[in-house]
Amino acid sequence: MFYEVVIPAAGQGKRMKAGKNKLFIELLETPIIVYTLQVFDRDPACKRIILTINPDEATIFESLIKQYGIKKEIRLVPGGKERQQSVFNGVKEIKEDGLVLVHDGARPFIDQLLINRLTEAASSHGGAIVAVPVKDTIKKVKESMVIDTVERSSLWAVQTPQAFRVSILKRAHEEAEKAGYLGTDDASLLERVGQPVVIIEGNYDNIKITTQEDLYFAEAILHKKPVWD
Ligand SMILES: Nc1ccn([C@@H]2O[C@H](COP(=O)(O)OP(=O)(O)OP(=O)(O)O)[C@@H](O)[C@H]2O)c(=O)n1
Ligand SMILES: C[C@](O)(CO)[C@H](O)COP(=O)(O)O
Repeated sequence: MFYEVVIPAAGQGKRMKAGKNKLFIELLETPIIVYTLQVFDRDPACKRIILTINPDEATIFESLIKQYGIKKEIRLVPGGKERQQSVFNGVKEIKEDGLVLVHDGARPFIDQLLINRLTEAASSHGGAIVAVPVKDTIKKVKESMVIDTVERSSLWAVQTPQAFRVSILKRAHEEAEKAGYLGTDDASLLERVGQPVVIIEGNYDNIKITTQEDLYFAEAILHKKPVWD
């Protein structure tokens, strides 16, 4: 199933506290964003990569693309203040009403087979997202006091990629922008306009590199060998 991918990469990495865009941090001597780009560069179903960036970092992205020999067509688009605006800027670049994947630049460990399952699901349902069942007990808390324990059996931790029919995602972003709604993922924008979103069970190692300890987990994932097959 052919698709175009929007990769938001215009964040500042405030929680990482590295003093620079965390996507340029190296894991085993390769920048995080390069791992992410390589997955889509190698996927024959990916027609084009739309990378939303901070224009001040354009020369860094351009030189990484050259240095690591990324061959796929890549369009660099200015990002926005929030992730949602960066994604919307990228989606506006797509003219055909095919499939679009949205995938965080900060999730370098996405699995190719999962992308195939996700695009198939999105072509039948309009929206499909990767998620894993929550393993911890989740509590609602106010001013350090527990208010409630949320029933875990229906909780899923949502990741990217998220795949959509382009026209559905565009409309959901337009409606959200009109209403001043900011979601933490793109599927939430479909949910608020009543569009179905199906879950595809993913992998716990598809982490988003957010804080400093994630760098240790990421290197462990890069070194991992299956214990049981
Ligand atoms: N205005 C923004 C904010 C985020 N992102 C991208 O969205 C992805 C997920 O965001 P997050 O992990 O929150 O990254 P940052 O915004 O960089 O981190 P922080 O919130 O800690 O500043 C990242 O690939 C990030 O570059 C973006 O394109 N535009
Ligand atoms: C979209 C996302 O990856 C789903 O887990 C995540 O919400 C994006 O990161 P943020 O930290 O919420 O901006």
